[in-house]
Amino acid sequence: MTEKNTKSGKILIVDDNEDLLKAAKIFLKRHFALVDLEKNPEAIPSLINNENYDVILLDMNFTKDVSSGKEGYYWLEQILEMDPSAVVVLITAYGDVQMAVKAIKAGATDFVLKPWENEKLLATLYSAMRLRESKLEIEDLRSKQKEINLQINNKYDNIIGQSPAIRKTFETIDRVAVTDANVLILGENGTGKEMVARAIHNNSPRRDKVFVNVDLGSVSETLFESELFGHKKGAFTDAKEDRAGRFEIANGGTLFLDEIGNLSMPLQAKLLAVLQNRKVSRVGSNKEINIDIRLLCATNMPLYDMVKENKFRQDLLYRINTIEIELPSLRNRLEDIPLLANHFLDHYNKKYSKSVSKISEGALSRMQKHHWPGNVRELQHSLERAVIMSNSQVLQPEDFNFTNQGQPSNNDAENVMLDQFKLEEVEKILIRKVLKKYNGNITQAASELGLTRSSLYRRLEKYGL
Ligand SMILES: Nc1ncnc2c1ncn2[C@@H]1O[C@H](COP(=O)(O)OP(=O)(O)OP(=O)(O)O)[C@@H](O)[C@H]1O
Repeated sequence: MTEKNTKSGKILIVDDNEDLLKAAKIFLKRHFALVDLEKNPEAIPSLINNENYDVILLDMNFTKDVSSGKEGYYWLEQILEMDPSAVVVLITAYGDVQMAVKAIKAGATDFVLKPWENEKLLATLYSAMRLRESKLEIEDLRSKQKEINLQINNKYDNIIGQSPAIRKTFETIDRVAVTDANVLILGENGTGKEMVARAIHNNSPRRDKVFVNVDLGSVSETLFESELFGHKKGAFTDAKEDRAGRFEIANGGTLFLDEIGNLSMPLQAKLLAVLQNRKVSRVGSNKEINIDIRLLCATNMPLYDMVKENKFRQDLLYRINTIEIELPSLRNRLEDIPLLANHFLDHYNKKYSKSVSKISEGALSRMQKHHWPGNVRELQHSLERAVIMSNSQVLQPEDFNFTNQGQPSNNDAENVMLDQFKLEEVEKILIRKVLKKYNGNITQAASELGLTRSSLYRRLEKYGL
């Protein structure tokens, strides 16, 4: 093995044999930046406190004529307790191999047999150092993840609202977060489903673990398995290297499957199988990996209607909906609009270094008449645009670009919508017409439309009719 040009690595050797210590130091200091020697294991804690060792070479027995290895185990435990990322290589005598194997199970990295060949010792120490580097990297990533989680956690405080409807949501979050139950979050686009999913994670016992978000709406049919379950190198043309899927990455943490209503029937079956077995195998591999995840799902689609129409599997629905949270649309909590609007005003004032001081009463009341098909996201964007564009201190109705989207009030508007062939718009127009025909009688309107009362109600709510 070639000697490194710039020496790195800090090694501590703890052994009661002075000759061995001296010989090791002479050889190892040619290869490592620091080689500390210690005869007395009692000194280990203060040494570890004062120096950041990459590898600790530790003897198994320190008392004369004792060969039980108990002391080695004891000190191994102490070291790992002080630094869970410590890399400890045990020094064992020939014949102690069984003992060393046991020690590896207890957390040691490797062992070297006495008397050792220098080159072999060096190879063991180099690979131990690489392990130390990875361990430190993982530790660093973990602490960053914690920090990110903490920052996102503040988002929980940022779920703005005081209306009874949103308070009910807060209560449900509080109640379900501490459990490990699967949660299905329903609600129109932009109502805050992802925010709620993060809030559940950040208030759960898994808060220090990962939160993995998968937008199923954007995962293509062909890449679904590879994305979610991972793949082995060579499993298909583009599989250039082994890759973990989202399930594996989320292990120990929370997996948030957004837009679950967009999944085709064959993919629903694949997802269900994994959720049932709690095991995944990477594409191209037979090895099964146990999965421990907390599952959160969200959709803006009417899953119950889709089950009736055979577009969504009932068994999958029952697996994901242990607890259900239905987020109110913005038009159903108009009283929250001033609060939300002022929150976004502050946010964008800061972001764009502007000093718009308030939103006029006129603008707020205009906002409360708007239909908000894009819900809070639309409100947020309206405020962003208004803050950027406004020259005045007070935002006026003209600063907002309100369209009457979703509220055609005359035949011309209806025809325009019909000409655009937008199914949702057509549905809205149809429902409005039938309701008018039956003077708002839901039973008669539902029967004419071929819907159950509850699915008509759901649509009325969805479209804010
Ligand atoms: N109650 C709320 N308070 C503050 N901001 C909110 C609230 N609800 C939503 N938002 C903001 O609105 C935007 C959309 O939120 P989010 O992505 O959570 O909605 P969603 O329901 O998951 O949307 P989609 O269905 O389109 O995926 C985000 O920028 C979020 O910060």
